[in-house]
Amino acid sequence: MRDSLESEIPHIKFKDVSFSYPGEKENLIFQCNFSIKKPGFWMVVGKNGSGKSTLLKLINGIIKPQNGAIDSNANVGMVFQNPDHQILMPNCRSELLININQNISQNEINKKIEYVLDQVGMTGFEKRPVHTLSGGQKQRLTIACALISNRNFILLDEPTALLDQTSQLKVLQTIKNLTSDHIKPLSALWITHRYEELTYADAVAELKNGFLSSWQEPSKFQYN
Ligand SMILES: Nc1ncnc2c1ncn2[C@@H]1O[C@H](COP(=O)(O)OP(=O)(O)OP(=O)(O)O)[C@@H](O)[C@H]1O
Repeated sequence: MRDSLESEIPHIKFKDVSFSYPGEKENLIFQCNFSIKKPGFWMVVGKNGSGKSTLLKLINGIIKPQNGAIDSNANVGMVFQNPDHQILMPNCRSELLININQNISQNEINKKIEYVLDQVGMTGFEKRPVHTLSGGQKQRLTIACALISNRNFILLDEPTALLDQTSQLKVLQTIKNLTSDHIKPLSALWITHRYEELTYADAVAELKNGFLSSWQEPSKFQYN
């Protein structure tokens, strides 16, 4: 099952990437260089409006840079701040089903559903109506959807912003477990404002003045 979820190590590389929205004179992202070459829990911080969500949109190809190049072999999935904006179906199974983009047998589908629910700590939730889930469970369901759709790189845009502390810690721990799996670790790029979340990261960088700082260990990172 693990092998069918991913077959090669994903990477992302920005080379002198610049981007501005139409009508804007100044580049929001300016000559930005960074790379993520191995699985792990990568976190980006930055002030409101610094371009963090824009950076994720560049990575997943929703928008294209005016200058520079983005090299990536990652199969990226997106987890948004508010799971209610992302979940479409009435229960966990049906939501997972619409995210399976392969032609596979019923038996394989059932195995995959069981596997991804287990990965996010929601074993036995298959038949649960979405409206009975807590905020943290909904957010973990969106992560399960990203996994079942064969993503090997998950982009998370402030996924704990609407959650209480208990749910926040569960979602953080879910990503920590998936990114530190010994056999098939996931790659995750997590945007946050919450300083206390940085301790979960393998590496942290700040987006400032259109540029991403170099990656640092959380214990050495200083937020300017
Ligand atoms: N589609 C768009 N067209 C024009 N301007 C945009 C568009 N999307 C975002 N912007 C502007 O780009 C700037 C950066 O937005 P972005 O959402 O990337 O920042 P952010 O760092 O994620 O902010 P926050 O922390 O508040 O979520 C903001 O000034 C925003 O108004």
